[in-house]
Amino acid sequence: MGLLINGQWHDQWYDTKDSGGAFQREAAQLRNWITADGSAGASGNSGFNAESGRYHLYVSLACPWAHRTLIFRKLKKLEQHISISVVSPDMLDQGWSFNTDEGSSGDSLFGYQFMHQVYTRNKSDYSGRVTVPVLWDKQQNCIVSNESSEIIRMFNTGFDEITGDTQDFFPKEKKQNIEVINQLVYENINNGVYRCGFATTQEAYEDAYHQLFDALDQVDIILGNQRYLVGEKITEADWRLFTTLIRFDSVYHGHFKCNRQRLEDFPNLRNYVRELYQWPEVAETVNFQHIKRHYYFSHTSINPTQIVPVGPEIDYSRPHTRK
Ligand SMILES: N[C@@H](CCC(=O)N[C@@H](CS)C(=O)NCC(=O)O)C(=O)O
Repeated sequence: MGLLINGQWHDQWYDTKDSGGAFQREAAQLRNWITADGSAGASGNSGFNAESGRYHLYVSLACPWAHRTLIFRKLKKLEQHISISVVSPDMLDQGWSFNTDEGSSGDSLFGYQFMHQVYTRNKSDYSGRVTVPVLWDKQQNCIVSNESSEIIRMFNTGFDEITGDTQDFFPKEKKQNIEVINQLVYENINNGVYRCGFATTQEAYEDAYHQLFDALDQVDIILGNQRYLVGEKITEADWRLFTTLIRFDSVYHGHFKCNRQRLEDFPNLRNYVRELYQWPEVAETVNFQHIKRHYYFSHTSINPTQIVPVGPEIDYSRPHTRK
């Protein structure tokens, strides 16, 4: 675990000294957008036209943020148009690596050993955390984006003319409702589990814990009244929640001390997570081996023995009651 400072790798854990023990996630810095005609998106430069074979996605199968992009790549029929490299689940003193003995696919673009080399190829004096996912442009030889919430929106519509797939997970008429629910889910659930797990004071942990379970209670109630988070159709808000829920009982409940109850104990969420898991092809994007290994083996300040628990045994493919 570490970061780049002026292009040099430094092995260091998150610093929570200035925030009373609370974990604060650094904002992603690389924010260009792929668009159908190459015009500039909501931020960054123009010139990133949607083209088959031009872009490469670096992901971890363990990471909930990268998982969103894998789901959108799959659902939006982009697999044959956007290639990928998968990092090893072990994120140790050099950060994310491409060690094929440890479950990485290897870096199929450059043959690098470490993800930080991709960041310094993009900018030799880069300073910041080396996170996944990363979307790379093979033509301009640079990073398009390292922000998953924006990558999934590019995938949602940017390539529609190439794939012919026009499913829309961020429909115009629902934008506002989606943003409201995203905010609740991001702060308290997606990032909330990390705020529990990476807190370094009792108070910061307890704050995050209560916010997390209050928000889970809220979404459980919403899902008792309607099929999906913003109505009767699935949207990006559901996929953004799903990648945290599917990791909850295997990792966050134990490793991050999010243990008021298991996800399996919520009447609606337990069925909802199964429905999304069983969505055509989505189960192929879920890899529990990478998920468990990454968290329990990499976060040695939380789990110094690096022992990866054997359980829990949960069958996400058993029938759900959603209709
Ligand atoms: N805002 C980013 C966050 C990505 C992120 O934090 N990824 C984690 C993996 S789950 C990571 O790479 N962490 C490495 C680090 O913080 O040094 C996104 O959503 O794309």
